[in-house]
Amino acid sequence: MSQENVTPDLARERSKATFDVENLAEFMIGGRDRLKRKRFLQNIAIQDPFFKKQKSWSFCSVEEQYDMGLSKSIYIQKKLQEMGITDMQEAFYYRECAAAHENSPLGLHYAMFLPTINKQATPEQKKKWLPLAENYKMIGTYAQTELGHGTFIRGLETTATYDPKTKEFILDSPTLTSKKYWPGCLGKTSNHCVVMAQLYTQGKSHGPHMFMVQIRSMEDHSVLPGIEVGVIGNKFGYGTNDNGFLSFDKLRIPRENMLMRYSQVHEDGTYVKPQNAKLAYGSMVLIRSSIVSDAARGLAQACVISIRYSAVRRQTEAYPGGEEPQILDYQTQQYRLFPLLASAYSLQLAGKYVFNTYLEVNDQIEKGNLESMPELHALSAGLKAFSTYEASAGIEVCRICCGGHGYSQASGLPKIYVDVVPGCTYEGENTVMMLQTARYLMKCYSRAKQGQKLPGFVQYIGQNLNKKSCMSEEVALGCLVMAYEHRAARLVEAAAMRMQSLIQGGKKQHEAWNGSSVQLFWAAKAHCHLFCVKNFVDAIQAKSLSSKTVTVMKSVCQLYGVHGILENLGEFMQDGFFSGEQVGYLQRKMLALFENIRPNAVALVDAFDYPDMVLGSCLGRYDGQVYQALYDYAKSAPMNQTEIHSTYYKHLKPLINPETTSDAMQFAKL
Ligand SMILES: CCCCCCCCCCCCCCCCCC(=O)SCCNC(=O)CCNC(=O)[C@H](O)C(C)(C)COP(=O)(O)OP(=O)(O)OC[C@H]1O[C@@H](n2cnc3c(N)ncnc32)[C@H](O)[C@@H]1OP(=O)(O)O
Ligand SMILES: Cc1cc2nc3c(=O)[nH]c(=O)nc-3n(C[C@H](O)[C@H](O)[C@H](O)COP(=O)(O)OP(=O)(O)OC[C@H]3O[C@@H](n4cnc5c(N)ncnc54)[C@H](O)[C@@H]3O)c2cc1C
Repeated sequence: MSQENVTPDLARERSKATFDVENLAEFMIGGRDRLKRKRFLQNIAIQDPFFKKQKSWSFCSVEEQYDMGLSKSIYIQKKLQEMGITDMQEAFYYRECAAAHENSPLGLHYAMFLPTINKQATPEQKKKWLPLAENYKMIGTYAQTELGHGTFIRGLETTATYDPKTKEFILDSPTLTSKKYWPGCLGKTSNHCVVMAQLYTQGKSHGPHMFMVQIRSMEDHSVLPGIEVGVIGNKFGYGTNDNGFLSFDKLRIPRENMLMRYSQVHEDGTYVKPQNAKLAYGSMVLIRSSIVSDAARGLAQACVISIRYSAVRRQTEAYPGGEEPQILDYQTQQYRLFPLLASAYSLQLAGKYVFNTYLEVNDQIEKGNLESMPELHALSAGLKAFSTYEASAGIEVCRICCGGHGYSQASGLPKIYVDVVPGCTYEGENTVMMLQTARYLMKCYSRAKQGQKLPGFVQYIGQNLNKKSCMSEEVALGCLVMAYEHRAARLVEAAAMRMQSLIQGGKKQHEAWNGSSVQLFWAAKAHCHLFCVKNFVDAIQAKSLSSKTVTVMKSVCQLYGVHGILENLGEFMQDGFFSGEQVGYLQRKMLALFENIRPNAVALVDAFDYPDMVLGSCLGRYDGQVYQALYDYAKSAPMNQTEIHSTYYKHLKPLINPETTSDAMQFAKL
């Protein structure tokens, strides 16, 4: 990044760093070559006049955002083709920069539609659909959620009834609540979608299955007979995406349009069930595994913005007549920002782990070995929920830490927030996902009690709980991990005990589950937190990190662990695991870590390696010229392009000069 024009404050911050930013940046992305490649691809986007001439997203209406989103997405696809880029990760680097936090109206096409065809279709179906979908003749999405049901997939009401006479399925939306509602890219963009519908054949219901449905003409984009489709209207964010509704009026589609890799309906209507019914949920598992990194990136970018700004912003003379300190020197600012910085690192590392696990398990599934599906489901569901909660809450804190300017779209923070926060809901509402993880933990608990060996990341379950913490003034990483293991093991056991006592007291299984669900949620959250701490500790042992980088990252990792304990102290102390004295060690350590991390704070956010175009922020600029940028942003506002705004003639003039009148005054009978 260019050192030109960097403010003295940021230049000084960078010169104080005790480690090599490049070393950490390379580690986080997965090597020097990858970092170089990412920079190369992002620089192409940065230099491209097409992106330079785009109107600022924040000055666009929702309809303009969709228009711009589509135009950019198509341009991006063409450029990727032109550059011969087929690797998903490389495409992501380019997209991340070219349309940062502008959810693409083609996003579901490549994130879910193509992967669903790839994973759920037969070889013949792939041969037919993939070339069309890869060349954007078929543009598709994933239509599962309905007005009445999102979480409870088995409760979906859209039906697909097989008619052996014509060898067709009849798709129908029999009720208001059965209309598909929310799928991204559906309202105006897609001409096809994968529809999740209840399969009926030979008079029997077989649960939700996937069907390829054409909804618009591939010639003129007109809506096909038997289909009603549109957008759902404005949302909290996602203006660039045409989330839609869709319903079917006894629409007939060929038998071959059922995605039949794992389950089939023969011509005579005979149903062949899959090896495991949850194979049909595979596309959701893929996205859940990707969302962890996505949320982590959002939090990391918010930290870059807020920490750089805090190093430039000065406020309040420290003593009468004294210099106004950089706001980053206030301990309370560090207390809010540094744990989030640590969290951003931890979640990025967890995201890498879960995605790699997805790839490994997926490889096994391809070979017909489904053994690890439950672990992957528990890991991806829980971490998706944990990461999106942490990131969303953290981005908001970063915004607040920027004071008034944080509230402006110029900060870039609202754009990041509205892009990350729906991750708490889509791909499985977070509480529901945590409870899926808890369900798995309960099984592990009973297996542990029967003396069975558990997989690596749950081996702590069922351990002896009569231990005391080994924590000393030094706050060793091993003692931190032990504390998190103890807390998770205790909360898993407490939830299991609660379930057991409710059942023994006469409650039915489902009543006992609901009556224990708060504790189950606590247990799953503690489990995910433990995972993030342990994975962080393991990751910083990497050989590619220099000793100076390890020293700094050890502090960041310690802070992640210490802060997490202090924020959840009740759960760590309830059974006397920590003494009051040990809590004192942790509190002192946290404050010491703030001082430790302070000289490296800017370097630590630089190591995330986000160019200004990705951040889209006047406050988070690499050069720190925040005031000029804010002023330029204000001057570029469309409302500043005329001296007198049209509303003066409509509203103000009649108020100031009573000879004329306005609509509002007529209504008010003034
Ligand atoms: C590399 C670059 C990448 C670039 C891309 C990166 C981009 C990232 C960002 C992405 C942006 C994406 C845009 C937004 C997309 C949103 C799309 C959607 O929301 S789409 C809509 C998303 N909608 C949702 O997510 C809906 C959420 N709801 C659900 O998933 C389900 O209804 C359920 C899981 C809650 C229950 O399911 P139900 O059928 O009622 O099951 P039961 O309760 O009866 O449990 C039976 C047994 O099954 C087990 N099991 C369950 N699942 C799985 C699994 N997957 N596997 C294995 N096992 C599983 C379960 O554990 C249990 O085991 P056991 O205990 O018996 O042994
Ligand atoms: C931006 C965005 C994009 C989306 N894109 C798509 C898409 O492309 N395709 C698609 O099919 N869908 C999409 N969705 C829909 C999304 O997947 C669902 O909204 C999500 O799965 C949650 O389901 P729901 O809306 O039915 O929530 P609900 O289940 O109604 O949740 C409401 C509340 O009830 C609670 N709750 C529900 N069930 C339980 C339970 N069993 N135990 C405890 N608490 C429970 C939840 O915790 C939550 O607090 C999108 C949604 C959004 C916001």
